[in-house]
Amino acid sequence: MPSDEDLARARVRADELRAAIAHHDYRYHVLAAPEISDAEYDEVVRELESIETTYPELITPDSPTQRVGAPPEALFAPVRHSDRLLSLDNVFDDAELDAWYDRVRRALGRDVDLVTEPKIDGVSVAVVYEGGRYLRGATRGDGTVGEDVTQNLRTLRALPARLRTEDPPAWLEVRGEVFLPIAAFDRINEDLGQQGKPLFANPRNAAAGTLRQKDPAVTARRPLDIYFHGLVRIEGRTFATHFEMLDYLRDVGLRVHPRSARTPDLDAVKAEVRRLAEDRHSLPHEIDGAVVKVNPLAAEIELGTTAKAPRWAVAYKLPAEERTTKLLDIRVNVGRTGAVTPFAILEPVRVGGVTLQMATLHNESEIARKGILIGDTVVVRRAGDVIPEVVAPIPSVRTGAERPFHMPTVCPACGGPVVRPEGEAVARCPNLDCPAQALERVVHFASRGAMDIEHLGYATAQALLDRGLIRGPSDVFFLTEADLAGLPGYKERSIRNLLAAIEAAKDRPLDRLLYGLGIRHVGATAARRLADAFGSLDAIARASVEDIAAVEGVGPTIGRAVREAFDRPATQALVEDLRRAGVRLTEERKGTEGPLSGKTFVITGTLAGMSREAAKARIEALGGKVTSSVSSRTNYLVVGEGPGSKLEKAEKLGVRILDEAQFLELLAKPGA
Ligand SMILES: NC(=O)c1ccc[n+]([C@@H]2O[C@H](COP(=O)([O-])OP(=O)(O)OC[C@H]3O[C@@H](n4cnc5c(N)ncnc54)[C@H](O)[C@@H]3O)[C@@H](O)[C@H]2O)c1
Ligand SMILES: [Zn+2]
Repeated sequence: MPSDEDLARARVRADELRAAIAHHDYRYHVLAAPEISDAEYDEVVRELESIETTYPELITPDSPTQRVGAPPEALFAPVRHSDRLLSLDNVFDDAELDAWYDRVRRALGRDVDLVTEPKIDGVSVAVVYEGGRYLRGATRGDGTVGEDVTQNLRTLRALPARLRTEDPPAWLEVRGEVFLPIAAFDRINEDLGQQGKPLFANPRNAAAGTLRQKDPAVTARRPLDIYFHGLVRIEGRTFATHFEMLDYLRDVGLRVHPRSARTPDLDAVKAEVRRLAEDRHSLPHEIDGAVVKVNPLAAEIELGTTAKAPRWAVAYKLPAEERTTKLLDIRVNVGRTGAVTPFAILEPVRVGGVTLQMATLHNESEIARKGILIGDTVVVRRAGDVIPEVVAPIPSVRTGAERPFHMPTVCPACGGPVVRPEGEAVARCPNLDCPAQALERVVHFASRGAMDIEHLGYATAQALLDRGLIRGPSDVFFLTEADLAGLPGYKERSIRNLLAAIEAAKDRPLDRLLYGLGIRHVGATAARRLADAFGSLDAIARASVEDIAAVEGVGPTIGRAVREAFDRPATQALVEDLRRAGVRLTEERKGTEGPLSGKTFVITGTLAGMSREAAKARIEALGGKVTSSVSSRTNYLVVGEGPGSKLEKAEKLGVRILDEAQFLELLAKPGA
């Protein structure tokens, strides 16, 4: 039994939470400038909900758990919706979804089929067509009364002025979600930053801010878009199911999200939610989950609504990708080309399943453009594989103790001066012997897209540099077993693996070697073009700026950078080292004569001891050929862990099959 004292404490806390929620609702719904992330806001609401569950006597009719959104501003004329526009209840995992469906089934006394739609992270609106003509559009507001945004909505190309039908309903009021494509959001924030204005925290806030512009001309310049997903009221027509209604909307020219799917049962719903989660970052707009709705409209009516949300639908929220946290400090990192790039040290924060402590800030101008100060509360974002970034500061919660960032004037790695050439965004340490650059150069040289030396990552490269075993990329080829024996964590097997990987790297294609040298402006594509055009590293090293710039798809910037690089004695010494080490410096790949000449290999599955690239290089170095599909001309199929259908095919064709051990044996004694 909770005591009176507990109750009193709960009341105080509930009041605190309600005040906080009211504040955040205003910042979010009215100003479109939230101070906390949605996930943090949801946590505050959940705390209040749990107090109200324990102490139902504390529930008030105006509690944020009982109502929708926020009342409209006086800025726009009020519009009363034909029916209440509700919010949605949330579930966060399969178990909570199961519990929701259980309640639905118990209330109905039967199973129902469902519809699963992307939950577009945008702004809810209701749009009215009277006699087939666009009459008005309004925001959701508090669900009963919204704001008249008719003029601004008119600027949306996706919103037709007339319905495409001979027989329009006298009244059609539909719910839609207005959103900004992510690309447009990035552009808008870039513009705002350039003008020194505060940035939007995310595309949703940008859409809200844009939709509620007083000047429709501003709205028109920003490509707002809309999808329709629900009915408020229609006259003279009924539908049997939600899906049928969506089809109707589509027919009369109102866009419905193409990913709206019929999902006959809960398993199908879960599969669809997984697919949406996987595709989350390939959609042009943000989604924050899926919305699951019962399909038969009779069931919808039977289930009804609570004060805040329908019982016949639920939002399945995906993990949040944004959080707010404190930016504790800004430090700099020196890259392989000497670029000095700032990054943020964050108060640790969980985003997308990992704890973030750092995020990229790109360059000094970007910090200025975003208006970020050290000590700011900032929105950080980590989406999929993308490097975590600081999206925007939240100026409204500054304390006055924040201070601007200044690029250091000396390199933190070598103590030399940092320079920022006029007109360039990036500051650099021009010292070619700078240890930070050496580390980045070696790691880049060994990276996948370059020489692909497995096992040679940051930790190993740093250890080798620290011990003076290498000073740059080419030294790697002269490492011996004895050198590696002293490295922390290196045992017999790992030493062998690393040496084998280094050996294999000697035969990489010329473009990968060139790319691996890390010459400014020479990315993988430019390297490919130069390798094709010149055929050898020596020819490239001799070429004039004009010769290089004349190559298709390569310009004078690359020409100058390449010339400059090969004019440096350090680069020339590096090339000589590579030659001495026996690294291939020419394009020629075919025609290597060797004990495996005339033999064709196919590799399937994952090899434990080497990458596929490494295996291929070893075979080619011995004169063999590697192809991607098994045919009657294939001599050997090399089979690693988890082979595909190739194994079956090879067996059928009687191709010789080698496991990894047999393959290594063949490489060691190819003549036998
Ligand atoms: N950061 C903050 O300070 C702050 C403040 C207030 C609210 N919020 C956020 O807003 C949310 C509450 O807003 P809400 O009431 O709009 O709830 P909601 O965004 O969680 O879900 C309801 C909304 O989803 C939208 N929606 C998108 N696709 C849909 C579809 N296919 N079918 C049906 N609806 C679809 C509708 O507009 C509907 O109104 C909170 O969860 C919180 O994350 C954040
Ligand atoms: Zn330096």
